[in-house]
Amino acid sequence: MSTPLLKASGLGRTDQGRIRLVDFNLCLERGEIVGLLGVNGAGKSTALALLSGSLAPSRGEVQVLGKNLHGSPRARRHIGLLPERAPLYPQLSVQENLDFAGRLRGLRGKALSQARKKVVRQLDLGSFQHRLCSRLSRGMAQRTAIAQALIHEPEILILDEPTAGLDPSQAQELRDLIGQVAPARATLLASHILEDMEQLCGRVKVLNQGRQVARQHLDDTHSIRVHLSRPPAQGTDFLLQLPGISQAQHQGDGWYQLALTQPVETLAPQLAPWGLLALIPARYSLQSLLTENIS
Ligand SMILES: Nc1ncnc2c1ncn2[C@@H]1O[C@H](COP(=O)(O)OP(=O)(O)OP(=O)(O)O)[C@@H](O)[C@H]1O
Repeated sequence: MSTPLLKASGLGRTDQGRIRLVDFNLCLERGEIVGLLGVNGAGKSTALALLSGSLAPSRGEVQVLGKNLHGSPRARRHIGLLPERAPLYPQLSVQENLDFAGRLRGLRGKALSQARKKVVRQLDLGSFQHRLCSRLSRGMAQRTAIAQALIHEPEILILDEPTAGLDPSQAQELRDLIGQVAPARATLLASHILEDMEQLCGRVKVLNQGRQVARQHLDDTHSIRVHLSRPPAQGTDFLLQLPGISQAQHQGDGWYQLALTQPVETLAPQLAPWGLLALIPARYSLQSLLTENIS
């Protein structure tokens, strides 16, 4: 198996006896977008600060491309961070802010102008690049801040609440742009906005009071709905006894929603004797995951 781009093991942070995060584990591969979901104070920002190297852990370790993040300053070069508050200088233009971020990352001269042009194109900032940041809408400011995080072409992109405070159309535009830059790298996204998770993330981890309380694959290959004409029993135990089904929910009239841990092809023959009428991909409901795990 290849080395994950980002790996956290047993990560924790305690301040003045107060737990901010405990025993957090994560493995992030290229092309993946993983979501951290939780209410205010759940520990999302603490997790991102530890994973980006801006906060030292009290326990555990973060590895970036196999190197310990906190023991190797070079490992931080592989990370691009959008913090909760966009780090823009209001009296500088978009272009000047991008150049400043690029210089901090060691870019100079032609390499810097090429890198800036690339992120301006990627984040669709062309018509705004000479505008002062104090005059940007919140959506444009967030785009500029993501461009700053990407200017050195990091392998890992970490985004803290990227769509918070945006109106619905600005939030959608930003999600579309994040979706376009994500395939080349590994992305970690913290948010309490379910649409961010549902549209962008392949899987999510739910945090509550500093602990991971649930995790869930969201992509279609891991969640399906099946329609059975002859279920052998009431309830869902008969389904949970099959290998490869981790969760089952009866939705009425012979319809069941299933969470899978192995490919669907192996499941269909096992359901056939119970009168399998339909088997369709389904997005997992995050709302029910939250309701079940956060009181
Ligand atoms: N600098 C700090 N020192 C001590 N405790 C802190 C500090 N920052 C946050 N905390 C506490 O750590 C816990 C987790 O906070 P964190 O900001 O990581 O949560 P969050 O999920 O990002 O919430 P929000 O969405 O409100 O930012 C909370 O109880 C918070 O009060």
